[in-house]
Amino acid sequence: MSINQNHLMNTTPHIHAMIVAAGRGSRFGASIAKQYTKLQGQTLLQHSVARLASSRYIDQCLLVIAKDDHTAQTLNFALPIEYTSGGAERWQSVQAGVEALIRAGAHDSDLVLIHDAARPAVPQQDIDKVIKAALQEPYGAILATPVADTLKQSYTASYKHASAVSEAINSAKGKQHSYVERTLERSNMWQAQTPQVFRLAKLREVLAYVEEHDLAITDEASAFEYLALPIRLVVGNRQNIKLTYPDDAILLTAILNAQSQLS
Ligand SMILES: Nc1ccn([C@@H]2O[C@H](COP(=O)(O)OP(=O)(O)OP(=O)(O)O)[C@@H](O)[C@H]2O)c(=O)n1
Ligand SMILES: C[C@](O)(CO)[C@H](O)COP(=O)(O)O
Repeated sequence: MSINQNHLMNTTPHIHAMIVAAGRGSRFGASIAKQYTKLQGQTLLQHSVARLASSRYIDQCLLVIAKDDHTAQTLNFALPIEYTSGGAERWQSVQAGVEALIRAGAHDSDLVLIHDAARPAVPQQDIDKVIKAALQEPYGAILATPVADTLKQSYTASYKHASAVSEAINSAKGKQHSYVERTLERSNMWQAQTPQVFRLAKLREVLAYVEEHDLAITDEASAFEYLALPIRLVVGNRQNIKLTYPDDAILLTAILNAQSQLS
């Protein structure tokens, strides 16, 4: 049965959850991989698994970890776990995960849910929302938030103003700075989050396209964009931030504390 037939017949495909945790966290800059940073007594990876466990659609999880990871398998998780090794780029880790799911018997029309280990505060309602949306779509759906701030495009230049008088301006001469080029229309701009949920066979196909054409992508929805395949945007929660830079830890700690007081 083709993906579209399955979609039209409204049968319920199996949902395979995958967490990608094979990155290093270079922008975060800690001595350990950032997914093993502890907040509220648990690593980000454990928090992320626990969030997926809170969804009634998910009963096990594939963890994609670095080849030299000796930490994941020493931890306790809220779901039964399978492991596979990731690649150098995020999409290659997802590709390795997809191949592991296929080896384990996943079907073409099943859904694959991909979540970042580094997004431990995703609300359970949002996980369910994006799964429900993907179930109604031929290719998939992702969580995202509409851009909230005024969006500037920049150019880089050195300061060359000939008639500069003040010392401050003189001292800026010759240095490279960013300047405002223009303000972008933001009404149709979104910030992508995870989970991202796709039909397995199509995901495998678009990742093969990325590989073949040597494309650089930062999320799986981008791979579908290259082939003009529509992916639905589902409005997510701004609490679902990713630990990327050191100061994200302050925000994430506050979010996890607030969420645990509410639950
Ligand atoms: N080769 C990679 C790169 C990233 N990831 C995972 O993808 C998620 C989101 O990526 P990002 O924040 O970019 O993580 P890192 O690549 O670890 O961070 P950085 O780019 O700062 O090095 C993380 O959970 C990370 O572990 C992965 O599984 N395999
Ligand atoms: C997948 C992702 O988390 C969506 O926001 C993101 O694209 C990961 O990579 P990035 O380089 O941090 O944007």
